[in-house]
Amino acid sequence: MTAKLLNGKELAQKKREQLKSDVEALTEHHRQPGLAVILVGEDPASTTYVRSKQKACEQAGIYSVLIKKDDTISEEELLAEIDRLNEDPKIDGILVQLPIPKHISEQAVIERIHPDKDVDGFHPINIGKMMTGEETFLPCTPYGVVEMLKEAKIEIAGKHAVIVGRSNIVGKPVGQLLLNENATVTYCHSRTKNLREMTKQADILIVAIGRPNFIEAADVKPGAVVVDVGINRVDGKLCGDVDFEGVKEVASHLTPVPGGVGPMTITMLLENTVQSARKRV
Ligand SMILES: Nc1nc2c(c(=O)[nH]1)N[C@@H](CN(C=O)c1ccc(C(=O)N[C@@H](CCC(=O)O)C(=O)O)cc1)CN2
Repeated sequence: MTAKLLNGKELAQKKREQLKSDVEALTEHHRQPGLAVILVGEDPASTTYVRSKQKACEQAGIYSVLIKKDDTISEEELLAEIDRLNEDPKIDGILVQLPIPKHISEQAVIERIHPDKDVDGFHPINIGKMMTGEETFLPCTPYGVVEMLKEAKIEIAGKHAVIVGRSNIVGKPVGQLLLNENATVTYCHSRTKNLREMTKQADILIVAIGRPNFIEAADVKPGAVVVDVGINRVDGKLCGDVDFEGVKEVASHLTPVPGGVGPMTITMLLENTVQSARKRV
C-alpha cells in the first residue's frame, strides 16, 4: 500500500483564496480585519513563522502589524503592550509568538490577551468553550488537522484516534477536537508504557512529540490515517516525527513535512482573525 498524501499546502492555498474574497467583502461593508503579532527575541524559526503570517495576511488583504521586542523585555512591559492592543479598535486578533523567554510567564501572557481577540485560541476561556463545544476561536494547528481530515472525507466519528504528545497548543486540543467529532481518543506521551502498542491500535494517529522519525512503519496499523505535526531539523533538513518513507507503505493517508499541517496553521489563524472581525463592531 502507498498512502494517499494529505496535501496541507494545497488546501491552505484553496482556503486562502476563499478568505481573500471574504476579506474584500468585509472590508467593503464593515472594515478591514487586523492582526497584531508580537515577537520576543530573534529565534530563527519564530522569525520565519511570523514573517509567513505577515505575508499570508498581506495576500489575504488583512491589515497586520508586527511588534518586535528584545528578549530582555520584562513581563510587565510585555503585558502593557498587550493591554494597548486589547484597546486598539483596528486590531481584531493578537498573538504572541511562542516560545517566549523563560523569565516571562507564558500563561500570564496568554491570559492577558482579551478572549475576544485571542485568535490563537489559547486563552482558558476559549479552551473551556472548545471543551464544551461552544463556538469559539479554535487553536490553529488542531483546527487545521481536523479541516484536513474533513477535506479528505475521512470518517472521524467512531474511530480510535491516538494522540502522541500532550502539549497545550497541539496534543491536548487536537484530542479534544476529535472527541467533539465523536472519535474515541487515547493520549500517549513520554511517560506512557507500551506506547508503540497503543499507536498500533489507532485508526487515526496524530503525532506531535517533537522527535524526528519517532513513529516507524511497525508502530502503525495497516490502513491507518497518520498526521505528522512534528517539525524537526536534522542536518539542516526539515523532517517530521514520522518516518515518512516507511510509514507511507503502511498508512492509507499521510501528511508530509513540509507541506502538511504547517501551512494549515497559518490559514486557520487567518480564519480566526476574519471570524473575530465579523463579530466586532
Ligand atoms: N503563538 C503561537 N506560537 C506558535 C504556534 C502557534 O500556533 N501560535 N505554532 C508553532 C509555530 N507555527 C506558528 O506559529 C508554525 C509552524 C510551522 C509552520 C509551517 O508552515 N511549517 C512549514 C515548514 C516551514 C519551515 O521551513 O520551517 C511546513 O510544515 O510545511 C507554520 C507555522 C509554534 N509557535
